[in-house]
Amino acid sequence: MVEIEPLPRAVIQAFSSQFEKSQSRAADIPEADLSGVDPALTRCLMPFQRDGVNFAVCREGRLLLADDMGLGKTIQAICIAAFYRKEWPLLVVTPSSVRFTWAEAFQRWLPSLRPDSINVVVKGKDNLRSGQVNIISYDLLSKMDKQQPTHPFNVIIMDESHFLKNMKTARCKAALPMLKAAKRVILLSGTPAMSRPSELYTQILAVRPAFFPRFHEFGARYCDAKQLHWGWDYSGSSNLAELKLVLEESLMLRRLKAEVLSQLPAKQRKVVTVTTDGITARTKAALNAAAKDLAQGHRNKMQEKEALLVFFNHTAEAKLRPINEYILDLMECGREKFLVFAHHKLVLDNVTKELGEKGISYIRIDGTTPSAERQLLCNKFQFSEKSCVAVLSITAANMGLTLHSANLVVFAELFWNPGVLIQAEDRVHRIGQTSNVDIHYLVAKGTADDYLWPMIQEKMNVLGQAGLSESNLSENAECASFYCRDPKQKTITEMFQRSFTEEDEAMLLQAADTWDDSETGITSTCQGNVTESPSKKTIFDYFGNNSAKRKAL
Ligand SMILES: Nc1ncnc2c1ncn2[C@@H]1O[C@H](COP(=O)(O)OP(=O)(O)OP(=O)(O)O)[C@@H](O)[C@H]1O
Repeated sequence: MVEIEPLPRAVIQAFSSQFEKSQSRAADIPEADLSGVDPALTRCLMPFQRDGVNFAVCREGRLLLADDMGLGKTIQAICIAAFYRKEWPLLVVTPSSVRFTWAEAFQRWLPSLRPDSINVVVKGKDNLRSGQVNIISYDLLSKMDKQQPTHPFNVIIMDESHFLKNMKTARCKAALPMLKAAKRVILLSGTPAMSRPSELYTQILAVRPAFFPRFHEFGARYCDAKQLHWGWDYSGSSNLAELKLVLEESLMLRRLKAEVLSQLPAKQRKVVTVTTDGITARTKAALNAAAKDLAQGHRNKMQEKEALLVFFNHTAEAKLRPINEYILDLMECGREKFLVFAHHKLVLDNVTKELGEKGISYIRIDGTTPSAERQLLCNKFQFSEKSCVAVLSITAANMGLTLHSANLVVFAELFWNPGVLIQAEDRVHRIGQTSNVDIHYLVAKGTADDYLWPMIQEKMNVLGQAGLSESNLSENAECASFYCRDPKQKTITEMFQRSFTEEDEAMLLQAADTWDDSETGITSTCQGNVTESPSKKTIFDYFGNNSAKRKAL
């Protein structure tokens, strides 16, 4: 006897439109009217991104946008949310390390939005609803129970929505009721499920609460549920082809890089704005003093250089925590192999310590790595099948290494010479690379990065105009608002450019290598091409000696 079970309601709902019509799905999706959205955004949408917005509007603003990493889920989400702007305030929930990157993206893509209407929630006692756009991290959201609004948010973006995969977590418990009450739910994730279908359940529930109101129904059909002596086991998978059809037909849009490669630039650069909140009072004071010292002007070239290096060194210290946080978030988002470039030994040490403590495999190449070992380390990275991070010195590992089994490069620190940055990027962007590559620059406000970043852009533009750089950073990167915000900045930028000329670079690296900050008691060491450190001396001594030598020449 054959027993025939009825199809689940979700399957019938998903295909009801198809039962009625016979056209293909793509042809069913009408063009959304985006005339109410800022042209600064709509005119930049790539064709597949425009299709994504059409899909979302056709699904009445409820979807899981599961495009591959780096395909521009942010611009699409902002456009979809802006289409429903009359229903704002908007809530954006993100991993903590990218809260400020989202704020920058709103400023960039929606210039009609006043900057003071963007509210980044940083403390539990901050108001969650004081802006038109309110941005909060998952973890903080779960601590804000008391502030659960009486008026729910109508429009919600959940970035990296696989953070909700476990129903039992505090983040999920805090988010689900809000999502249930919202009219528009825009979930973003390049990896909605990393290992099993059960991880998709909460995301489906958030977008289509009526599909599988109870987990068991979903688990029985798609998770190969088995009753064991201790209860049900939902860790398996079943009916996957049907699950794929249900997802694609009614709630999820996923495009892979390979499908849209022709529309993408070969290198997709992005600026990740990190925050140095939580640094010690001493580091903060040192940063402020360095910034002030740098801004005051009327100094000779030698003192300027000293001030710049001091600021750069304190910046490294201030960025330690956000760098580690960002790397761990990337791993949680399914990025398994990538390169992390940094300049200071302090940063390289901190990253490798954290990876070691978390049991994550890594290789490290810096100025002290013998040449014979470099190739072995590269091979280990290239052929490693599990996750592996290559932690590399910007100045000592930017040339001659092939690491193209990865397609993501993270610059934990900036460097004043864009030629060196491009060379470092090209460790993955080289013959043999089959994908486009993502480059993430971590930039911290209130640090030397505020000055280094525009300087890099400016130099890059000059190279571009001379046909020496394949792309223009300021066009591609999410950073326009960084440029020239501070009226003093231009002068300082110029000063950086004047100061860090090619001929000075080796000298500067060596100076930083031997820098000893006697005031703060911090010894900061750079990993340049210089492998031997002479005995400690101050930068001033160093420059003093060199300038004397140069004069003598
Ligand atoms: N249409 C566009 N015009 C200009 N820049 C774009 C466009 N689409 C995306 N970008 C840029 O590409 C970079 C990657 O975009 P984004 O961070 O949104 O990707 P993502 O899909 O969210 O990636 P991930 O899953 O890794 O977070 C960003 O710097 C973004 O500004």
